[in-house]
Amino acid sequence: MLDINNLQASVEGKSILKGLDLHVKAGEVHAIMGPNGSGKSTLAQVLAGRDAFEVTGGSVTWDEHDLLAMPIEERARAGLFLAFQYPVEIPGVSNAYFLKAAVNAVRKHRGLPEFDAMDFLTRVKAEMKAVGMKEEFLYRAVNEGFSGGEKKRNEVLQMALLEPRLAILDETDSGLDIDALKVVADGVNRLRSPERALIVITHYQRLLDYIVPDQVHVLSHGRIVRSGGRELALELEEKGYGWIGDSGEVHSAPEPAGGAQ
Ligand SMILES: Nc1ncnc2c1ncn2[C@@H]1O[C@H](COP(=O)(O)OP(=O)(O)OP(=O)(O)O)[C@@H](O)[C@H]1O
Repeated sequence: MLDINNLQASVEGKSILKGLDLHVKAGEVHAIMGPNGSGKSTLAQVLAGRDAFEVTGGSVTWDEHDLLAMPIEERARAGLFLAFQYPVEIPGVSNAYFLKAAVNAVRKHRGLPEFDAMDFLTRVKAEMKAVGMKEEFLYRAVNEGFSGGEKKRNEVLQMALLEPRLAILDETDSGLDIDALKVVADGVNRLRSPERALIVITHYQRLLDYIVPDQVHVLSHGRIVRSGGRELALELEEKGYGWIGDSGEVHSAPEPAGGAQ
């Protein structure tokens, strides 16, 4: 579904992504881990189409389309969703208005009838219950004055309502208490389906106790340097990142039995 080949991107003239390869099939959940500043959020923003980042090389194919050639709003309408690391506040725009407009734009693109006010309220209230949000949040301005955890729940609410084909969660678990962490994980798990792919950027293997990924990748200095299963996250938790070199080589491999020097 998503094929990223040799992706290179820079911001303010600084090269961040330096030949990144990633292949995600429909139905899969991939976790991306990696040291601070390695380029995880940059990857998410480049896929979402934020223009602060300049793509300087490589290709991204999404459902046989050239993703990089698609304008940002077309990516969103076609079902790409990014849950922000730092969700933005939109003063003066109520959460209800924003969510209804976003959901209906996507439904229209999919050839589905738009929700009227009643249908939308029924739907949104059910999803809010699932993510543990009180109804009053519908009538507040988007994210304005929300606590860190409330903002992240609101991201999961948006994701659930928009039913994306490709969802990217950029550290949606950071700063969450254990109940909110489970809400995020439940939100992801409820979305798992054969037509959908999810990319979860996280620093904490604990999240992966609840969302069991098909693959775990380590992003370092702008490239995926190691990939593996769930056990890779456990290994990272135990050893940190220092043992993986820039080309994915293992720096301090255990000595072979017999101890040859
Ligand atoms: N607008 C910008 N201007 C200058 N440098 C930037 C900008 N945005 C990102 N960078 C730099 O790009 C590099 C990669 O940042 P990015 O946010 O992608 O890392 P990350 O892997 O998500 O890190 P973290 O785990 O800390 O969230 C960092 O060195 C960061 O300072």
